Amino acid sequence: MAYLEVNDLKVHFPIKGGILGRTVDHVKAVDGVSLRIEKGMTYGLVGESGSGKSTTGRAIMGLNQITEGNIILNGKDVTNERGTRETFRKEVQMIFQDPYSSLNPRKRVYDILAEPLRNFQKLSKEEENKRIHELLKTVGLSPESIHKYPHQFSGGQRQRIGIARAVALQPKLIIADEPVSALDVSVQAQVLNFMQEIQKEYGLTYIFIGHDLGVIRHVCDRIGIMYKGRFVEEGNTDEIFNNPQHIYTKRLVSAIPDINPRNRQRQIDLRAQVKKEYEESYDKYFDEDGSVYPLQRISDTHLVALPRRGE
Ligand SMILES: Nc1ncnc2c1ncn2[C@@H]1O[C@H](COP(=O)(O)OP(=O)(O)OP(=O)(O)O)[C@@H](O)[C@H]1O
Repeated sequence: MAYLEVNDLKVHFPIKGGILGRTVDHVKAVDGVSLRIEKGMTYGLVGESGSGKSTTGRAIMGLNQITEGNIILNGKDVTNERGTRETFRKEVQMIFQDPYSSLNPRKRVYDILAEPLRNFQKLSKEEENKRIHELLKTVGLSPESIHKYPHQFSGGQRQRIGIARAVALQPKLIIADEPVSALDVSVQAQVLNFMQEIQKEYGLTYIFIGHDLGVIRHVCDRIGIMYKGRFVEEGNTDEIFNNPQHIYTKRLVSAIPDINPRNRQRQIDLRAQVKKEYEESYDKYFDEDGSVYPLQRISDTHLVALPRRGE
């Protein structure tokens, strides 16, 4: 049994129009996403801006309403209790992209970290103080940090505070929505390594949302590539990076910068070749309205959105 199952998730946002503000149409932000996540693994949601990654994460977390589909956690259907039930809120936490706006600028670090504890655990003042110092130690910040405000820290340190807040209740699943995208490249590696350390220490499962394929390849065991609210391809990270099957995935993979300058020309050629292939075979990979086909299993661990034979 998988730790988390998402079955045919759909999140459609109404578009209001006309004088009376009636619903005139819907944005199909997520339109039929299914995935399975084993305990302790890191699952990546990848795709260009607007493809529906954040909405998928927010829907699992209970921050967006679900139009259709269900979410099973530990074998239990939690679709209707996400975001409300205490057990769910303790088990699943989120880390956000922007460590500048996700921390309340008017609160000191002590109160930022005390908030989840006060909401969900009845600790004495002494226990609370001890726990907050432990959390700071876990994320590598000094004890004096408790008196400071978020603006007195660097971006990387702020993200550590965000992570400390997320792990305060000892969750099992963390949905990390572009957790390093707002950070300098040099700081990104530190925060990623640190996230991997606490993953081991706490036995955490991650859903990692990102668009930087280099980062995704480094941290994820399995990935789902999103395009217009659906998966284009899904499978083990190495399998997809080494052997992408969908033309859209091939394009993404060929765009990853090769750090070795000697490979530069080869990469330019590859990109040109994939771009040509993309244009020539677009009709084979996309439906008439530009949407992708349902996923088909091509091996035990690899699914691709290709038209069924004969279509
Ligand atoms: N609350 C909302 N109301 C209406 N439309 C929304 C809402 N939230 C998201 N959308 C739309 O849903 C689509 C998917 O957005 P989403 O933020 O999930 O994409 P994303 O892949 O995470 O993009 P990014 O990388 O830019 O964050 C977009 O077209 C977006 O405009």
